[in-house]
Amino acid sequence: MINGMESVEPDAIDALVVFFENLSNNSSIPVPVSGWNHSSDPCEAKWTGIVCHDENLSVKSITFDSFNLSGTFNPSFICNIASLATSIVVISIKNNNLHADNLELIANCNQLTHLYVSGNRFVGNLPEAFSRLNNLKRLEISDNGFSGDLPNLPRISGLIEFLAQNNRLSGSIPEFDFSNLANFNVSNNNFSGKVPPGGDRFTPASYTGNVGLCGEPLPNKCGVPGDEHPLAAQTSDDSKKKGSNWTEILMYSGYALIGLAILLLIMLKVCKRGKKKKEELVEEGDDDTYRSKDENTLESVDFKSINMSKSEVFGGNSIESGPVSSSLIVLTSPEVNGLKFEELLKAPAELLGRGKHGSVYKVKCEEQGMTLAVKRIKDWVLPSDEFKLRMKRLNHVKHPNLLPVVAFYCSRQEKLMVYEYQPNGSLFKLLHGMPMGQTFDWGSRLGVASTIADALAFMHDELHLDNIPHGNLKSSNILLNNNMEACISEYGLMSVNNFNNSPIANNSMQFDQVDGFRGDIYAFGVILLELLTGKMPMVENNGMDLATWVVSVVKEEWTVEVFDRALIREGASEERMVNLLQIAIKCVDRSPELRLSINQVASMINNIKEEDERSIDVSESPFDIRI
Ligand SMILES: Nc1ncnc2c1ncn2[C@@H]1O[C@H](COP(=O)(O)OP(=O)(O)OP(=O)(O)O)[C@@H](O)[C@H]1O
Repeated sequence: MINGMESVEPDAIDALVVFFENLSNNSSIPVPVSGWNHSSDPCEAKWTGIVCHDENLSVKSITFDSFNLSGTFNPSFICNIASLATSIVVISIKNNNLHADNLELIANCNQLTHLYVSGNRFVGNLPEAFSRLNNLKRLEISDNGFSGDLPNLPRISGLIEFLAQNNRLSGSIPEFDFSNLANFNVSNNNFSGKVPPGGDRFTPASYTGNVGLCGEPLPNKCGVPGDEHPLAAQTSDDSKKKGSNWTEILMYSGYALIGLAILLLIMLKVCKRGKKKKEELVEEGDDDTYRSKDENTLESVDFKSINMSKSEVFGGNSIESGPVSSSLIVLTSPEVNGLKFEELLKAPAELLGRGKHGSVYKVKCEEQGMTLAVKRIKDWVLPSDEFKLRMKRLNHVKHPNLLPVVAFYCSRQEKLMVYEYQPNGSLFKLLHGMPMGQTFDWGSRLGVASTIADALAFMHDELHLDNIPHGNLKSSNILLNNNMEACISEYGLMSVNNFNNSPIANNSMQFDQVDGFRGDIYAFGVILLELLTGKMPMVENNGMDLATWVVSVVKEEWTVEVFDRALIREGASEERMVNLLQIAIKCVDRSPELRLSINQVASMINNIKEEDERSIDVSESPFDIRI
């Protein structure tokens, strides 16, 4: 007992020691492990891998990720001891070489909110007992050898993450409440049948590698002869036999009829559209203005003015290969190597949006099997040579949360940037365009804030001497990649003159002596305010922009008023929200020199995040966290 607080009971200490002996199997553990003996207290002596609840010194989490452990994970040792079973909320043993024993007894640890066992050698069925872990929020079982049907995991109503890729799981995917899930991946298994309703909220990457799976978002439709994978028919045979053949024949004939009707309708529409387009062309003449039809090609909608000979391709030249001619687009990504400019112009293109500094098109390049986003920059005043030098410099600075430019085109008339298309949209969309009933939880918002701060800090460090800030940082330029991780896009596209005209410059007032880096800090502060308030940056609040409004409310000591109601409802820590708000306010200070540096910002946010992770509240209702 210390300071009048309970310490861990002796039987729990004994159980933990045996649990660890089984995990380690006397293997050589690269990192020194302290504690894990019968003579010390896990909380007082701070055993490696153990975090305790502050209030009563009981074990809260056990973490042994990447410890090269090659023994057995046997939850019975800890989950059969009441004091441990009721206190442990996190078990993380990712990336070891562990086998599992008595896995079903994990159900006794029913306070678990986070269970991470990915990257081990677990085999056999995932026990039905997992579905009784009704406080679970995040479950990661990927990269193991699990097989057979999944248990009834959808009954865990608070689950926000399920990662099970790279196993041998089979049967159908259970009907999860996908609107609750933030992360979901069952790729590279043996699942079959139809993706359940709502599953198309995730990209095909969450489902690929399951030969028997069909339906949205996968390209192969269910029940369409020749489209469904032959193995799908085979694997679903057993269950089909159980049903009545007649019902199925009727059902499929129904599908076929509906399909035929839809096909006819589409054909009718296409004919009409073709006719209309012809009429429009006659009316409009052949000018070079933008025609923002939804589905088109770059050549037809946007780039007729590009002055370039057809022999000028952009596959063979690398940015490293010395001086480039003014009209060449230079590729830097092996995936799109060989793509010709001509092909890019002819590929189906769709206007994604038009910003202050240009338009972005989604372009499908069938041959490369890639979807690209092409940005045409408007009114770029930086001379072409300088633009190329900048692209060359940017090409050398890589960060996992920075979306790289895969190609660019630069002539006197045109500047085009080519990126990989990110199917999960932008942070702006996530914050301000969520369907009703879905929210973006505090932990995820904090995660995005720290990811972006870290990436921006890295970029500022790398590019300070080159004087290349982002220059146009905003939530629509933060894109979510396939793993739903935030990535900064369009870094360094703005020239100083463009930057002077940008909303950031206008809002931050003090840009006569432009310091783009401090402008980025201001812009990042606005993103933090969007995350905290859920409000759009330029939406007027009593005639004020977001930063001015927040500062004025906080001055009146109505701080709580600014927070997004969804965060309050979720029960996010007010203390940590206020801490983040204080950082944001220091970022949007009107005097650039009073703003924090990005390194300070990143480390402060990371502290808040760590504190938040440490304080996973056992009593938190599973219904509270939603994304
Ligand atoms: N690589 C990409 N993948 C998917 N969507 C993208 C990509 N790049 C941009 N977008 C989306 O395209 C839309 C238009 O982008 P654009 O950059 O023109 O708009 P903006 O950021 O509001 O304006 P600007 O950058 O000109 O100030 C935005 O919704 C943006 O999120």
